[in-house]
Amino acid sequence: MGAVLTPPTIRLRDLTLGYDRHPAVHHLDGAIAPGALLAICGPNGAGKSTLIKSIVGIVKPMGGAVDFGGARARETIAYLPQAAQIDLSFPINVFDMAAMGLWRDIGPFGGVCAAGARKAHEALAAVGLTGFERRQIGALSGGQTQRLLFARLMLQDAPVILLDEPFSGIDERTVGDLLALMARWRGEGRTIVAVLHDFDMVRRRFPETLLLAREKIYWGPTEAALSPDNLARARQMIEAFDDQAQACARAL
Ligand SMILES: Nc1ncnc2c1ncn2[C@@H]1O[C@H](COP(=O)(O)OP(=O)(O)OP(=O)(O)O)[C@@H](O)[C@H]1O
Repeated sequence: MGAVLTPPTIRLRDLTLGYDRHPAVHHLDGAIAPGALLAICGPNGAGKSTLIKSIVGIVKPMGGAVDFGGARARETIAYLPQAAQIDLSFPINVFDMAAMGLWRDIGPFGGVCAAGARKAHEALAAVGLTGFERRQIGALSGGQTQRLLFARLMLQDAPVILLDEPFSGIDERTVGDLLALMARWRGEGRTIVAVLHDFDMVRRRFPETLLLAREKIYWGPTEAALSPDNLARARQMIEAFDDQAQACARAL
């Protein structure tokens, strides 16, 4: 990977997000500092993916804003969506899929130059996929697919990396390899934000956690965020929530 740009502070200002006027995340304030290693946790339906998508720019705010201090999301963020959202039937091989991470260098219609091809081979080697270059992505296992997506992220070389459930359905060895890659990214000064359900892993690896249940339950040191009281409150919030509620009474 090349030199790392300093990641911007990402500020969430009174952010309200939703679909068809039904809010999914309410009035969220907070800042993700440059170089942060932040976990986003919470029950199913808490709004974690929605929040990540709003930072990427896929979900537009119903109220408030995501602010990168002047930086452009496109040039700042690499995003790993949930595995279920990736179309594995698309006819593309492993090498070409990884090389898509170079699009910022080569543009949407450019070919991969020799230096780009070398970088793509190095990234595939770093995730243990040497020898799989010509294989169609639909013929990979779940763990191999996740390794490939990490290789593509490496090539994007972005200062901010957002990961939505990067380890679901992945075996221990692959998780270990991908965690090592994340540790390397952190050492390079990148900001990493990951949606995770494995609290033990979050406690071991992530110093900071946002516990979300449609609204912020706690944002701070992981041990405090994942206290039994906070986890119980998060569960209650989700159980009590009316999924069909319209925009809340507070002005959006
Ligand atoms: N495209 C969509 N259209 C309408 N509603 C949606 C859409 N995506 C998500 N929602 C709703 O928004 C709420 C938050 O969903 P989101 O996927 O952000 O939760 P999550 O915390 O990531 O959940 P999980 O842990 O189950 O992945 C849910 O009630 C969900 O049904």
